[in-house]
Amino acid sequence: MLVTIEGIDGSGKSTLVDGLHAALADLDPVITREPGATWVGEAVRRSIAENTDPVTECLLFVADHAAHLAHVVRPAIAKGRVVVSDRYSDSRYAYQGVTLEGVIPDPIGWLRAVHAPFTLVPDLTFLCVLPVSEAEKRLKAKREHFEDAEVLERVQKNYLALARAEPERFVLVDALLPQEDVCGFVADEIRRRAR
Ligand SMILES: Nc1ncnc2c1ncn2[C@@H]1O[C@H](COP(=O)(O)OP(=O)(O)O)[C@@H](O)[C@H]1O
Ligand SMILES: Cc1cn([C@H]2C[C@H](O)[C@@H](COP(=O)(O)OP(=O)(O)O)O2)c(=O)[nH]c1=O
Repeated sequence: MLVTIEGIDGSGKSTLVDGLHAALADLDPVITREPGATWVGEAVRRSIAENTDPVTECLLFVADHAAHLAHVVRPAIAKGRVVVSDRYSDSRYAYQGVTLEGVIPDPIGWLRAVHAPFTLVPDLTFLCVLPVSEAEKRLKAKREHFEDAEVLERVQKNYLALARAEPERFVLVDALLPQEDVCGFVADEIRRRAR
């Protein structure tokens, strides 16, 4: 089973995934992330740091996804493991849907077409939702160029549209709840579906 965790910067994804290590220990899940599960992530980090043009940056995120699938996700799924990924393809649709706006026509349609021939669609996607103002408060000093309030508003709008389009795959998570409650809710839901 492939489970993905999505949401804007500061929505609590990394904290949630840390908690899932203990909460799901008996399922022995493979816990992974995008970007950065393979060496391609180093190129992605560099492109973020250097403010590369949006098409180059997008294609590096896509390359990172391809390597992640080939070297981590597909081998684990083939062994019947539960895989939990902190960010995955919906991050491209939500974020690059914004960064490619006005750069290429129909960015999300193009991104879907690029992914379709090789990606593995998640069985279950948790979308951590909270007001952008709260996410900004949480992020404090650690600011990358994506973490601009106006951009995050548009990214979250894209995420919510993706969730509305696939209600059977997406589960919305109230990211304002205390960390323990968020983790407990998500772990219970994964367990229920893994049966
Ligand atoms: N449920 C929560 N309630 C309050 N603060 C939280 C919660 N979850 C995470 N945080 C805090 O918010 C900040 C951002 O969380 P993080 O997990 O790094 O978000 P993300 O990985 O989505 O960017 C961290 O300082 C973290 O301790
Ligand atoms: C995976 C992915 C991340 N991103 C962005 C989201 C983040 O701003 C940045 C780094 O991701 P990440 O390391 O997950 O940051 P955070 O833990 O703060 O959420 O890259 C994309 O724009 N597209 C993508 O496909």
